[in-house]
Amino acid sequence: MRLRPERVVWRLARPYLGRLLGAGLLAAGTELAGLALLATATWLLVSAAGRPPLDTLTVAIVAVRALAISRGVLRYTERLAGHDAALRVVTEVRARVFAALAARRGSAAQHRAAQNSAGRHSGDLLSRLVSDVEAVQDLLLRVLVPGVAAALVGLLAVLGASAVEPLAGLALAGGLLLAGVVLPALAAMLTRRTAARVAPLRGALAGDAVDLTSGAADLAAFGATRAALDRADARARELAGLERRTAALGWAVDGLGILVAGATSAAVLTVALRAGVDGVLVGVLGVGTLAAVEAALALVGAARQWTRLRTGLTRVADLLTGADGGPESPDRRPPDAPEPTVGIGAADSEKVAGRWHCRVERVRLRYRRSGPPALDGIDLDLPAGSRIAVVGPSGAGKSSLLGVLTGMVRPDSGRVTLNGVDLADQPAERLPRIVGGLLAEAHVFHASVRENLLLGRTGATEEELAGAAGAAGLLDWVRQQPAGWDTVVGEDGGQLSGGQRQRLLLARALLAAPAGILVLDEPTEGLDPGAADRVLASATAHAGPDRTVVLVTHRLSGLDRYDEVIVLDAGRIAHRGSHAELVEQSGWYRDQWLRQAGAERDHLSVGS
Ligand SMILES: Nc1ncnc2c1ncn2[C@@H]1O[C@H](COP(=O)(O)OP(=O)(O)OP(=O)(O)O)[C@@H](O)[C@H]1O
Repeated sequence: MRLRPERVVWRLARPYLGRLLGAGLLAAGTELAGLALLATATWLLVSAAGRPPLDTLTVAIVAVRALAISRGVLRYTERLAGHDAALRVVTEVRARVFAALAARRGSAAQHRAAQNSAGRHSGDLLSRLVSDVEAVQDLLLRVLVPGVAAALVGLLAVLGASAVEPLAGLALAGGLLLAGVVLPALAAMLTRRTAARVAPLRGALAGDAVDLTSGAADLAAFGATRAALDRADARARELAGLERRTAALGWAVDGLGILVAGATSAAVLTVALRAGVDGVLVGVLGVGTLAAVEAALALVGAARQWTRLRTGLTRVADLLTGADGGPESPDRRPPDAPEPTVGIGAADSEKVAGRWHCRVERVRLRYRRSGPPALDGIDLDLPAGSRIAVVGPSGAGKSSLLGVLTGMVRPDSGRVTLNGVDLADQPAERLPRIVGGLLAEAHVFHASVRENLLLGRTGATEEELAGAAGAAGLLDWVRQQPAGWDTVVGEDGGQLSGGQRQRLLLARALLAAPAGILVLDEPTEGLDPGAADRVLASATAHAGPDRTVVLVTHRLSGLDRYDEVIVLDAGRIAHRGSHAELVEQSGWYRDQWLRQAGAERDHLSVGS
């Protein structure tokens, strides 16, 4: 059964009710001291003109001092008592929340499925719960205690005013009802309405920011940057508009509050004057009314706070009462979970047809003027449909070469031509259709599998989607997921294993495969040797006969199917030839090949 979150907090707070009530009374005392201070000071100012007896004046002056001091002391003790009570309740809630979480650790698989569907990390879940528990503290200190204080002050102020003139008490009661009930209800309604839209928008915008920065290279590679920026812009504009409207409505409610205070004071004064109340007392009534309504207006802020806290409170209450059904069921997405951020309509429509002959001519690249060259005079000839593997030790320049080939990195000298035309002269939006693929440090977007795959080709059919996922070895996993293609993969694929993440990236590159040259930077990284061989073979086959494939890899198995293997070392081509030729020559390739073959034999013998 689902209980209202406030009832759950109430039950937990019951043992500390005495302390909370004490804090409420102290808060009321503070407000009353403030009210009495104003009333006494007003009396003093107004009656001083009539030269009252000195002892009366002295009493009033002492009262003003005493009230001013007691107001500060009361405020201090109220804060101490309130925090003491609230922190005791929070300690209790926190212990119970962690106990409830610990009790659920058993169903790890379920958790994973739930997290997949909800699009959250367990770390997110935990940090969110920590702040949710703090909502309990805010509920007690910023809603309950001021609420008790405002009710008490209001009641006593009405009684006081009624004692002077019953009709003035009635006018004050009316004003207090408006300030302490109607306006807070209005503020809560407006806050609820906008909070429901602002929270998911803010979450989605944060996702956009991560994707636009971490995924900048991928967006550029797939020609989707403009579309992604436009989406983020539109979202930011919507959020700004919404926040502007919320702020304007908030000011309007606050303005109404001031209007109510003034109108109530005017009404009380009119009634008192008509009833012939003594002039000094009329002044005291007027100022006292302003102070009492102001205390009631504190409830407008409390109502806003309460509305904002409700989502967190509901989560805590659901966890404690088990109303969330344990780890969330797969089809539930939290109301404020960011919307998937991809679906970025890249310009996939323009297909660049034809066969592309690529040449790399005397390319040199240096990242820092004083540093060593990353590429040092590279020459390559890549006829359409050729299969080239680039290998070499770490830092040899392999990824830099792919960067130059895809136009991401501009060489210091030399050039890359595509069918004889300098790559630099290709229109930026056309280049990704000719050359591209899987680059190093590719970004997985916080979106569904489908949206991640469609990044480079929004118009792909289900068969094409399945074809690319199949070639990357991802299809079986997708079919096993309860949400299938709509499974959300988390921030940068945080809810995928390393292998699944890599297969997803490869599938995306294959689906968006450009017409001319498909570059694959370590496509099988993180896969076990058997899977790596299968995936590499199917991915290469998927490219078809007309497309050139340039593969960067540390793993040398399977390169016998490649036309040429380029061995880079310190930015230069150290060796080149077929796999068979290179294993015959002494050098890095042969050593590496023997080492890897030996390691795999050992691996197999240990495994068998
Ligand atoms: N953005 C960069 N800024 C400065 N230096 C860079 C940058 N990228 C690469 N380098 C340097 O250029 C050289 C070649 O790097 P590159 O990443 O191309 O090598 P790699 O063969 O792909 O290495 P690995 O196999 O480790 O990925 C390295 O010395 C590297 O430190």
